[in-house]
Amino acid sequence: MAYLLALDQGTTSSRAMVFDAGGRVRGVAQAEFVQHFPAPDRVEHDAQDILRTQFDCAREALANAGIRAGEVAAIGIANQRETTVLWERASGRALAPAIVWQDRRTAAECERLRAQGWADDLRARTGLELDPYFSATKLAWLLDTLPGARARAERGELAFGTIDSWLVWHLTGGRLHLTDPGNAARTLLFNIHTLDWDPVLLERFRIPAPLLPRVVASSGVCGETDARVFGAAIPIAGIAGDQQAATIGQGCLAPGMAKNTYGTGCFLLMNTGAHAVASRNRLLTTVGWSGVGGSGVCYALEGSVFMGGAIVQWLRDGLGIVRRSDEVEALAASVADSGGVVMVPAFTGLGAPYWDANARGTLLGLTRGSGAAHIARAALEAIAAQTADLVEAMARDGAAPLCELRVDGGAAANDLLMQMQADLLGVPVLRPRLLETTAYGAACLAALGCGLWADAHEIEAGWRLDRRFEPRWGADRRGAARARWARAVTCARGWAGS
Ligand SMILES: Nc1ncnc2c1ncn2[C@@H]1O[C@H](COP(=O)(O)OP(=O)(O)O)[C@@H](O)[C@H]1O
Ligand SMILES: O=P(O)(O)OC[C@H](O)CO
Repeated sequence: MAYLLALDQGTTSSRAMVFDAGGRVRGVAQAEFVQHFPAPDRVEHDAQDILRTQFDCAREALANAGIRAGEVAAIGIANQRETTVLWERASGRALAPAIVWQDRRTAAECERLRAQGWADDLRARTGLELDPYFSATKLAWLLDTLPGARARAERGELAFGTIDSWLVWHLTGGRLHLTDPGNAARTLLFNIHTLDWDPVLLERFRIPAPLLPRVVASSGVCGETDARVFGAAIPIAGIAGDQQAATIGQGCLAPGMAKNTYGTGCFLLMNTGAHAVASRNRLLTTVGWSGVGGSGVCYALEGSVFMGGAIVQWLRDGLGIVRRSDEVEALAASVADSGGVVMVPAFTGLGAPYWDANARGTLLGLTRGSGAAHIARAALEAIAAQTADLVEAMARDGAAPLCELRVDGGAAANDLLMQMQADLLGVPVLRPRLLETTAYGAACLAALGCGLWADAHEIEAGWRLDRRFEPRWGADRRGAARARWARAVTCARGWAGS
């Protein structure tokens, strides 16, 4: 029997899962790691923590499955995207903590570049917004801040990578410096039409070309692990950003199909096939993947929301009104409605479709009757409302109306939130039994890439429905809720800049 090892390196935890050739889960391990917030606008990870937790989890998942590394046909990698690591090629040592996708330290630099009138050309080349979310300004910040880094980068002594590249480098004992087009497409340095690093962008962001990884297909054998890492050399046959991997794992392989992941943030991706659809409503155009089942590049329209399940973390760690994330459901369900309380969770600005780095978190409508339960309910409603913003922006972009939304991620376990989502969207929400669709997607890429699976239809065999949430609200109620949310967003916008 051949097995697949999926590495899912997420924002708050590293996960590894072993699947058998039939797509069934055989072993799982997960480890949270420390989030560093050295300043209000900064979010960092220790790059070494990422390696340690990810590789330990992989060993533990293999042990849980009761198999040896030699029985693994291939590894698939899915990773938190945009997070930026700069390391020394000679030692493999990161020169600084990884700058996480949520980090806003380059907001002023983005403003400066916007004032130079670059945003439109940048969007045309990369499909992205000029925003601190993406890697380019984070990398430039490291090169400008670390003594000698820029000169060393020009001499070819340093390597840049998103987390996939960082993992592959260390999985292969420093032999391979690779990424896939989906991850590359999140850097602001990659041209999504030529499918290569763009010399104009490298010059604009002052990024020396010797830093960059080679771009390989998302599915296909691109190398093998150093036998010392897991005890045997294992082919690496899949690489994708975690949201792209989840799109695959949800079986959204046909144009028009969409999934939403409720993790730290919320990420709604709609498959647009071989066409890079340019958004007129500030959604992102991104590469989904390449080489799946022998086909070329598949693009997606994406809406990225910075605070999803992280709002619940804040209720837990910041406000202390729940002890565990899953307690939020009972607390929110203890009241019939939010009592007029509306939360706009713009803690780190607003992502799509607003892209307002100066928006800030806002609680509106508080009265003497408001309590923890109303705030908890408003928090869940805010997650659903942000997702509705994305679906509406996709519809304004001319996408065919959604007939269903497939959901996953940690917060998708929350039945109340999923029901709110169906009510607010007016379409059924479908939750699969396996919520770890990211890891499953990574395993699918690897299975196809190493030839264990003959074609992409095998992916659907692993997707089974857990629960379908039917919308219950009429158009009037939906309209009123959406109008109230829109007024609240107006209040939150621009706050930090005023
Ligand atoms: N029952 C729940 N209700 C709401 N949010 C939840 C629930 N369980 C977990 N979460 C939230 O989901 C997030 C974790 O989801 P996960 O998919 O593991 O995230 P990531 O991949 O971003 O690390 C956390 O932010 C947590 O607060
Ligand atoms: O690790 P997650 O699930 O929070 O996903 C993070 C995204 O890839 C950021 O773009």
